[in-house]
Amino acid sequence: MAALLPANATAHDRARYASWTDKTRGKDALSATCVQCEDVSICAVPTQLPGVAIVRGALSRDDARAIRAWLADDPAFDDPGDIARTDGLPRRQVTLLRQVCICEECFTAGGSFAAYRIAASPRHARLISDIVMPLATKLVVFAKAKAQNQNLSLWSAFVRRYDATSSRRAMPCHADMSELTVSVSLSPQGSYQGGALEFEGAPALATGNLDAGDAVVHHGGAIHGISPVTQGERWSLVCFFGDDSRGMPMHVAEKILLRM
Ligand SMILES: O=C(O)CCC(=O)C(=O)O
Ligand SMILES: [Fe+2]
Repeated sequence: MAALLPANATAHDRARYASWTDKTRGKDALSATCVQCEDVSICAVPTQLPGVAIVRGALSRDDARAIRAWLADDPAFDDPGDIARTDGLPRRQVTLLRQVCICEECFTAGGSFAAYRIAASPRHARLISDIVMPLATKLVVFAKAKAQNQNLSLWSAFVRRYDATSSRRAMPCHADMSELTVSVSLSPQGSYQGGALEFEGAPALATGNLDAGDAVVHHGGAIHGISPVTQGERWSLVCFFGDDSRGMPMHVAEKILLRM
């Protein structure tokens, strides 16, 4: 664990990171409450083992570069929001698309969802129409087959930027508010260190092996997180696919039922 943390990691970083990297403690450790911020991880009850797949070249390298260029100076990236609620999330992120329910119940189930903001604007319209939607059209076919669910559609898409110098370099372990997630790497291979997309049960899967445009596809209930970026910056385009006929993702619904 220590090897993945930068020397300047705060005690808070260490506590959060320890809570999800200590795999010897099993799943209970993942639902531990952080002693400092009292935030409870949203990943308490995983219902499926992660099914993880890699799609090479989901996006062209030019498109990946275009997204970075479009958003590099986006003011939304610089707004840290409510720090108490964005704990663990990368400091810089832009939500491009958001169609999921944010009623009180879903919101509570989603936990750190509060950190997400709708940033879609005319500035982003071209990015959405030229890149995100064609990509989603392509990926949804794959997503339907992978999830064995024909009702999937793109629910939200956001661009994340983690950087070694930011106060938020990592993402703690969590499950997604999706049935299926596609996380597209936007950074060229070797342009950053750390920043591995890790799954419980498959910790060796590192995004360091991915080039810009390569995607990782996984079940939304799979427990995963991003280890701290220790050098450079890591960009990703994350697409959440959900089931319109069902609303709340299955793994979240199961989690709520189990708590009752
Ligand atoms: O940045 C990534 O590749 C994945 C981030 C993630 O897990 C999420 O946004 O839910
Ligand atoms: Fe995630």
